[in-house]
Amino acid sequence: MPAAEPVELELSACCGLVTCTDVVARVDLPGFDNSAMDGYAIRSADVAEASEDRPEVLRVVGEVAAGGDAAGLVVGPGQAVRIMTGAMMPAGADAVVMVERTDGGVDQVSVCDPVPAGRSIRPAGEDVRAGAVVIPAGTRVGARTIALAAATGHPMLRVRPRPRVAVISTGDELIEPGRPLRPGQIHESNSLMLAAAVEGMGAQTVERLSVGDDPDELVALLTTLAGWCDAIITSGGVSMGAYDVVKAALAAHGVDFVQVAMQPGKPQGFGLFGPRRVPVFALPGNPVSAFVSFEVFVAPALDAMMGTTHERRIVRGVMGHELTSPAGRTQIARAVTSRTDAGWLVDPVVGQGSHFIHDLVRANSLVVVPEATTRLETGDEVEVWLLGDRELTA
Ligand SMILES: Nc1nc2c(c(=O)[nH]1)N[C@H]1C(S)=C(S)[C@@H](COP(=O)(O)OP(=O)(O)OC[C@H]3O[C@@H](n4cnc5c(N)ncnc54)[C@H](O)[C@@H]3O)O[C@H]1N2
Ligand code: MOO
Repeated sequence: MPAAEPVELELSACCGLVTCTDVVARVDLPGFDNSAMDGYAIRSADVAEASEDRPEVLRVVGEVAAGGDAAGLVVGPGQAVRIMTGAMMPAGADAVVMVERTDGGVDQVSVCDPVPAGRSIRPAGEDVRAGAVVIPAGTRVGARTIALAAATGHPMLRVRPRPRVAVISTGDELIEPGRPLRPGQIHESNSLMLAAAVEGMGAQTVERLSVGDDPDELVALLTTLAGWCDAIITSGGVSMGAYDVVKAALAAHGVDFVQVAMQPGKPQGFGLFGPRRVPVFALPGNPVSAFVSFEVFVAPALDAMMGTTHERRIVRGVMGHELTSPAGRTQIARAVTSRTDAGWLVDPVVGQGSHFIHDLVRANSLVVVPEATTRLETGDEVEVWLLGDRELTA
C-alpha cells in the first residue's frame, strides 16, 4: 500500500500520525540557566557556614519571576535575588536556596543551609542543544512528541495525512442500536467497532453507514465514496449466502473474493475500486471475524498509508488450558494473557465462535494457532499478540 504524500500540519492535528522529516531543535532546552525552585539566587560561598543556629543573613537586591529578564541584576558578595521557578538566573549567583530553608525575607534573608554551587539551577542546553535532531523521521506522534516539538520551537510537523476511511456495514437485518428490533433483526455493531479501530490507529473515519442487501445501491455508494476517500471497509455479505450483497456487487468491479486459511476471517474480499484505485477491504460480517480481519489485514495497510510499519506486541506464552483448532486453518483465538513469574500465561476465552462479542471484549490478546495444529495442550508454547487497548471486562 503506497504511503500518502506528506503535508504540514499544526501540532494539535498531528497526534497518531507519523513524521516524515527529522525535527531539529530551533532552541536550546532549557533556553537559559534558570531556577528549579522558588527561593533565592545566592553565591554558594556566602552560605558555606550557614546553619539553623547561625543562619547567614544576605541583602535582597532584586527579584526575578518566570518570564522576567534578569539581565540588569547582579548578585554580589553578601547579596541575594528573590527568584521563582523557571526564572532566569541573575549574574553572580551560582546556586539557589529554596524558600523553605530561609525566613522568606523581602529586604534581607536568613539562610539556614549551606548549598553547593549549581544547586537548583537548570543549565541552558542541559536537555536539548539547538540543532540536534529531537524527533527522527518515522516517529509516531503522541502527547510527549507533541510537547517536544512545541518546546523546541515547531508549530507544525511534516507528516503523512490521516487516511480518510469509509466504513460500511451491510445487511437487511441491521438496526441502529437503541431502536426496537423486530423478529430476525439485530443491532448493528460492526461499523461502530471498525470506525473506532480506524480512529484508534490515527486514521480518520469520514463516513460510517449501514446499508441493506441491494447490490446496485452498494455500487453507487462505493462509486461516490471512492471519488474522495482513501480506503473503504465493508463488513458482511462476503460468504456463500443468497443475499451476500458485497460479493454480488463488487466482484464485477475488480474486488477479489477469496477463502483465507484462517479462522475466524475465512471469507475475504480485497480490490482497488474506481479510477482512483481506492483499496476496498470487504470483511466478513461476524463481529469477531470482522475484528480479527481488521487486525490482520486492514491495520497493516493503514499503517503503510501513514508511512510506517505495523508493529504488533508479540510475546511467547504458555497455554493455561487446552484449545482445539480447525485443521488446515490458522486460528486467531481470543485469550486473556497475563504476566506471571513463570512468563506469559494464556487462557483462551470460553466462546471462540465468531459471534461471541462479549468474550471478544474479555480477551486482551490474540493467540496464533498454526494451520497444522489441531489441539494445544496445557503448557504448550504459543505466539500471542497483545492487544494495545485498555478494554477489559470482568
Ligand atoms: N455455506 C457457508 N456459509 C458460511 C460460510 C461458508 O463457508 N459456507 N462461512 C461462514 C463464515 S466463516 C463467516 S465469517 C460468515 C461470513 O458471512 P458474511 O460476511 O457473508 O456476513 P453476513 O452473512 O452478512 O453476516 C454474518 C453474521 O454476522 C452478523 N453481522 C453482519 N453484519 C453485522 C454488523 N454490522 N453488526 C453486527 N452483526 C453483523 C450477521 O447478522 C450474521 O449473523 O459466513 C459463514 N457462513
Ligand atoms: O471465518 Mo468465519 O470468520 O470463521 O467465522
